[in-house]
Amino acid sequence: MKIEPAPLKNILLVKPDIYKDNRGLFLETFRQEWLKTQGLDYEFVQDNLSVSKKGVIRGLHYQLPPASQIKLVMVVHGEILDVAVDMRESSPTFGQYYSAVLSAENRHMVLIPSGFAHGFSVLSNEAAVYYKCNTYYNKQLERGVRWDDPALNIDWQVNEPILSEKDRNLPYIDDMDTKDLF
Ligand SMILES: Cc1cn([C@H]2C[C@H](O)[C@@H](COP(=O)(O)OP(=O)(O)O[C@H]3O[C@@H](C)C(=O)[C@@H](O)[C@H]3O)O2)c(=O)[nH]c1=O
Repeated sequence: MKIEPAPLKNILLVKPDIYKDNRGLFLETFRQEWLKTQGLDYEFVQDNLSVSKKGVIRGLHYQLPPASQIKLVMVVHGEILDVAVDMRESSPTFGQYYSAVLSAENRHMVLIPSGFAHGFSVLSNEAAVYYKCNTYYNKQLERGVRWDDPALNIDWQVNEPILSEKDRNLPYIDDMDTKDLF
């Protein structure tokens, strides 16, 4: 297992060891001690699975403190472009994004710290995304920013995006109130 820092501070790219044999393959998807090797000390309390068709964009979502979430994202079927946007107003990389292709082929995972909005687009016919969170879902503290915000300028690599009604109506980052940022 390799854990690599991403170009945006605090985001980690996890590349698990994959053991292949005549039956198929095996990999460890999470070990608590991985976090400790990075000086991180928290526990995941909720796991989520979403299944989406090609062209779907989910995001960009985050929860405010005290429900802010750290997420470990992996793909169990298909391929996505996973995206994390720095929503920390005082950060030198505020408004910048990191993206990585996660797939059932490469088995890479992204560890998204608190303070980042998260989203993904589906590049394959279907994708199943499985992710761990260190705090529970909290609808009241849920916030989001528009996937097509020109200030973010994200290349989602999809032609005809499919979005939820909620995500189509999210605000642009420049219109957001400071209290809705980190
Ligand atoms: C996220 C979430 C949703 N729900 C419910 C609310 C709603 O009825 C239904 C679908 O919710 P959403 O449309 O918000 O699902 P979705 O758009 O997939 O939301 C997710 O997007 C990705 C990008 C993330 O990073 C996640 O944290 C989460 O925000 O599921 C839960 O019960 N628990 C949860 O943790």
